Amino acid sequence: MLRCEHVCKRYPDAGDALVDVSLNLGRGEMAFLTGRSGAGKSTLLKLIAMMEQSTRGNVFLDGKDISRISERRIPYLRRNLGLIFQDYKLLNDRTVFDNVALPLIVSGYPHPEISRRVRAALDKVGLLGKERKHPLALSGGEQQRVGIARAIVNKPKLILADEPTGNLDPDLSAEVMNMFEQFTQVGVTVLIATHDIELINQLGHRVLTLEQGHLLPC
Ligand SMILES: Nc1ncnc2c1ncn2[C@@H]1O[C@H](COP(=O)(O)OP(=O)(O)OP(=O)(O)O)[C@@H](O)[C@H]1O
Repeated sequence: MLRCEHVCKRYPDAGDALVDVSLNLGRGEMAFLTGRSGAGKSTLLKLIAMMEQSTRGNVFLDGKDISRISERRIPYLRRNLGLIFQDYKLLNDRTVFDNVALPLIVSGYPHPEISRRVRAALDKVGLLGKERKHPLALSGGEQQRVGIARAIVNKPKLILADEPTGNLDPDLSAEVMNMFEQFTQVGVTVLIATHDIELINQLGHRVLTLEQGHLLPC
């Protein structure tokens, strides 16, 4: 589902953020991406999310080379991706429904389909009934679940999560991980960048470790 081949990233006026990174994640696989601050985790996620371009090497999503695609094709290919962030990145002046509906509106779905899919996504994360609330009226765990509902509403093949449990207590973190594991049951691939070693050890999935831009052998 996700393949990186000899990926390098050098930011202008900065050193190498990624050096010759190669990896493969299969359909329905869940893996953690870890490493110290500055090791290159966010950079790798940004390359996969088409927010940055690699300096060298190739990234393949579902067999398609996305490393040097035109700006015009990015929104279309991003529909295969669900992105989740530590700080939720919700629009606080919009309702939960509107936040989750956003990717579908951008993709031009008809209104009844949007309504059906948003409700299904909120149901999956246990937030059905909170559609009319605003994010700030929800707990941190609930806000993160809104972010997860927004990430899965397009039925993505790959979920990328950058420190998704960074602001959550251990119980809520476990709940979020449990949700990710459920998505893998239906074939979704999940890559999670995290510093949370305890969580990683508890769950026992594959661990990809970056050190100064290099991927360490497993
Ligand atoms: N836009 C940028 N311009 C220049 N240098 C950058 C940029 N983004 C990241 N870097 C540099 O690239 C390296 C990797 O950064 P990155 O954010 O990918 O690390 P990280 O492992 O995600 O760190 P953290 O855990 O602190 O989020 C760092 O040295 C960082 O300073």
